[in-house]
This record gives sequence, C-alpha cells and structure tokens, in this order.
Amino acid sequence: MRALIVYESMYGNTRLVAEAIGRGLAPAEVILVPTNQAAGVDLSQVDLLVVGGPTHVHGMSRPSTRQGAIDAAITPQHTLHLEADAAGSGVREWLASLNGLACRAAAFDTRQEGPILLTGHAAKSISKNLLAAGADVIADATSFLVNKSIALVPGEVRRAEAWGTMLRERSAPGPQHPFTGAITTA
Ligand SMILES: Cc1cc2nc3c(=O)[nH]c(=O)nc-3n(C[C@H](O)[C@H](O)[C@H](O)COP(=O)(O)O)c2cc1C
Repeated sequence: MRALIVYESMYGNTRLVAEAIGRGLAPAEVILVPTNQAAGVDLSQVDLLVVGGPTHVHGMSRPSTRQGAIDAAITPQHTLHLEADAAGSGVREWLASLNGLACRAAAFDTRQEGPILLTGHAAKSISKNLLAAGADVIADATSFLVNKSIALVPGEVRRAEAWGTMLRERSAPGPQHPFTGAITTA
C-alpha cells in the first residue's frame, strides 16, 4: 500500500503528528509532504491520502491566520519555533485544487485542549473537502491536542501512531468503513 500524508504546520505540532501517523502506517510505503510542496504531486498511484493541519480560528487556516502565526513567532518575546515550511499555502488552498480523487482518505487536525464547541476543529472541514473531491473517507475526522504551551499533550504522539495503524488496517482489502462525520479526540 502506498500512503501520502499531506500536512500543514506552523509550529511543528501537526508535523509531529503527521510523522507519528506515518510510523503507525508502516510497513506501508509512506510519503510525507508539507502543503507548500504538495502542488503537482501525482495522486494517481496513492492508495491512502491522509491530510492534516492546525485549527486556526475554529477551522482550516487562511493566509491571514498563517501570517498571524508567523507574526507571533517573530516577536522579540517569542518562544515559538517557526517551521521551515510555514510560509506558503496551506491545507485549505491545496484541497481546493483537488478533484477526481480515486483513493481512500482520512483527515486530522491539531487544536487546543478543551471542549470542541469552544476550540473548533479543522479536520471536519478537511474531511468534507476530501469527500467532495471524490475520496473514499475511511475514518472519522480526528483531533490531536496541544496544551497552553503549544506542545502536544502527553500521549498524543502514541495515539497518532495508533491512528495510523488503524488507517492501514482499514485500507486493507475488505469491508468498507463509512464516514460518520464524528470527531474523535482523546
Ligand atoms: C492564528 C491561530 C489561530 C488559532 N486558532 C485556534 C482555534 O480556533 N482553536 C484551537 O483549538 N486552536 C487554535 N490555535 C492553536 C493551534 O491550532 C494549535 O497550536 C496547533 O497545534 C498548531 O499546530 P502547528 O504547531 O502544527 O502549527 C490557533 C493558532 C494560531 C496560530
């Protein structure tokens, strides 16, 4: 099985989750690509497409929220590490370029700890966009949580690895697992 993980990450948390999902997908062949390098990637040979990004203002990032994240990281008082791939387009723009997908797919996000009604969640929109582009969405959109220090909550990396393994198992030939629209958190 060939899996492609396309992710957006400003501060590294979503990248860490994407990498953990990739480890969980092994021994499948896994390729990780940040969204700002994903334009033109050939999806025709991909069996499973996993797409994730940070939750910004209750949903997928926009150019203005990404600029806000960059501005926050370059203030003199900052303690935030800005990813090398932070500049450029995000998940929203990349998803808008897709159509005619013929693969299985799943969506995830990172977001702050707390009730989803207060935080919002990008993964549900990502999942809807994957469905609209023709993908066979095989898992509920899933959030991985960060704390107030903008670091992954303990246990989330392990949960991401397990989620990747679950995706690999669901991608094996056999019964389908219909998308329910639910959001799964810890
Ligand atoms: C501009 C901006 C807006 C954000 N808005 C939300 C939000 O509405 N809900 C939430 O749960 N987290 C929000 N966050 C927090 C991020 O979702 C969280 O820190 C995420 O893990 C960052 O992922 P990254 O490290 O891969 O960039 C926001 C962060 C930024 C920079």
